[in-house]
Amino acid sequence: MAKPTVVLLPVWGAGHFMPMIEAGKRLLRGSGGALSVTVLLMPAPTPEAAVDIAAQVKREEASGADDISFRHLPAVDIPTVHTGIEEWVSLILRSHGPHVRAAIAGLDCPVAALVTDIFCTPALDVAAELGVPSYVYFTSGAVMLELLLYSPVLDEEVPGEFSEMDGALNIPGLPPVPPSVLPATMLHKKKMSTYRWFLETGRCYMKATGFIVNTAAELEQSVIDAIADGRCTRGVPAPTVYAIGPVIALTPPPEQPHECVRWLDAQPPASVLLVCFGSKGLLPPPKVREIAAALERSEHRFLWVLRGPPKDSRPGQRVPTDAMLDELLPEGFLDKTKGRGLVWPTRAPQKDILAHAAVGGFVTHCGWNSILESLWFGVPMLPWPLDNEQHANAFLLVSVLGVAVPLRLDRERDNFVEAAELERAVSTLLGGGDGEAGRKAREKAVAVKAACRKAVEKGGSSDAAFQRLAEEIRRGAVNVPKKRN
Ligand SMILES: O=c1ccn([C@@H]2O[C@H](COP(=O)(O)OP(=O)(O)O[C@H]3O[C@H](CO)[C@@H](O)[C@H](O)[C@H]3O)[C@@H](O)[C@H]2O)c(=O)[nH]1
Repeated sequence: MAKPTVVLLPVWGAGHFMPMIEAGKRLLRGSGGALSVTVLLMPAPTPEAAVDIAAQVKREEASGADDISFRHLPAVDIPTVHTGIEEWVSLILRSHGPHVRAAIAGLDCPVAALVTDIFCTPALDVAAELGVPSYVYFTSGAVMLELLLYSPVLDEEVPGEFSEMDGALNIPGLPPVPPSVLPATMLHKKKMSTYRWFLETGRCYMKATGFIVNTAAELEQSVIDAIADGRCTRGVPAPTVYAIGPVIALTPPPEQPHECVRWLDAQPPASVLLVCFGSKGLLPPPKVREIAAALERSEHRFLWVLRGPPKDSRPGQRVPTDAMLDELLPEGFLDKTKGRGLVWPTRAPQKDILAHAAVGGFVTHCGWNSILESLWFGVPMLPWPLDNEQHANAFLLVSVLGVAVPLRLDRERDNFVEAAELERAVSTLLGGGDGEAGRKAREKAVAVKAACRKAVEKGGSSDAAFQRLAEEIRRGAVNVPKKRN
């Protein structure tokens, strides 16, 4: 009989798709050949994303992992008016529910589990209907998971708007939390559909069999405990948390090192500041100007992945041309910083860069994958969060883990940071400014790197959680009745 399969339902996006595929591959390896993986591909939101997805799928198929197969879900009418990725995905999924159900029921092997992306909550109902164990694969950290689960409680405890609240919030397992670090959707007006979506997602999560979280107990133990003992769900035990991370797709460096890596080879150890704002890090010109001014004045070495202004401001132009770089950057910037700075105008191999001994600090938008990669290589951070749960992630880095130097930003002004503030923080982080704060962050980053690596080693906390999960999934395989197709 065909081996039981784990069905993955990822959403598109660099921070979501690849981490879930990587987790699926680990489940495959961990099952010792007892399982296969079936990835259900939702239609891409844009033609660009469709090309990216096709390339990723081709790469995975070419890598020869026979036990992973990809199936495209049929296209549905993509709504053109929506309030963001959350609503888009839930609209798509609602129309897709029957296709997901049909795809699972049509499999000619037992189904061990349905693992969905954090946004795919309607799929939890499909799993329940088919009697299949369901897991949410959490591509962010346990703090975000806790905020989602705790949001219905917080909503009742705080009668007004979070955006207008003074003081700090008491969130189990965390030091007092300033409301300004809540995820963007929680700061929306309570009557808005996005805010209601957030609360509803937290409630839906309670239907899952478990949460597979890309974190390690060593990073978020107190939060994981608060979820496990029901402190954030009014005493009702939440689904089990499996902290199996850091899950990072590491590939051997290419034979021909990337130009950025070659440039780093010529720099002294721990001397370079990496500035990179993730897969969607397209910054508007005023922010670019502040960064340039800070980098020019700070006199530190830097590698700046500058991916141009937001798409809307220049339709069709995502990669800046030389002319655009000249226009974006202050006059003479490239000449003045020649030798100590490299501006890279398109996607860069961030992991290979963070792995390089010359990198001493990272200005990051605090996407969870970037954070894990930085921790994995022991690089201290300057958090410049922009959106989603990134402010809460920054709070974890500064106030819980101590691996980052705080950067004062103005959330009211679209997370604006003044050049002088960035310059101060850079010199603190790389040395030369407030020596003590920078030294502490650097030391902590080294300690957390060791903890992360230990967690995934045989017998480590994440390895043990992964073994428990793999065993539970193996035991959970069910034959989905065809008549429910
Ligand atoms: O030039 C670049 C830019 C990015 N990356 C990689 O792209 C990924 C980016 O992932 P992440 O840091 O998580 O950023 P986003 O793609 O912006 O992440 C989305 O998904 C994350 C996980 O759910 C959330 O934490 C974020 O808020 C959300 O924006 C990382 O692996 C980076 O190494 C590169 O390799 N080169």
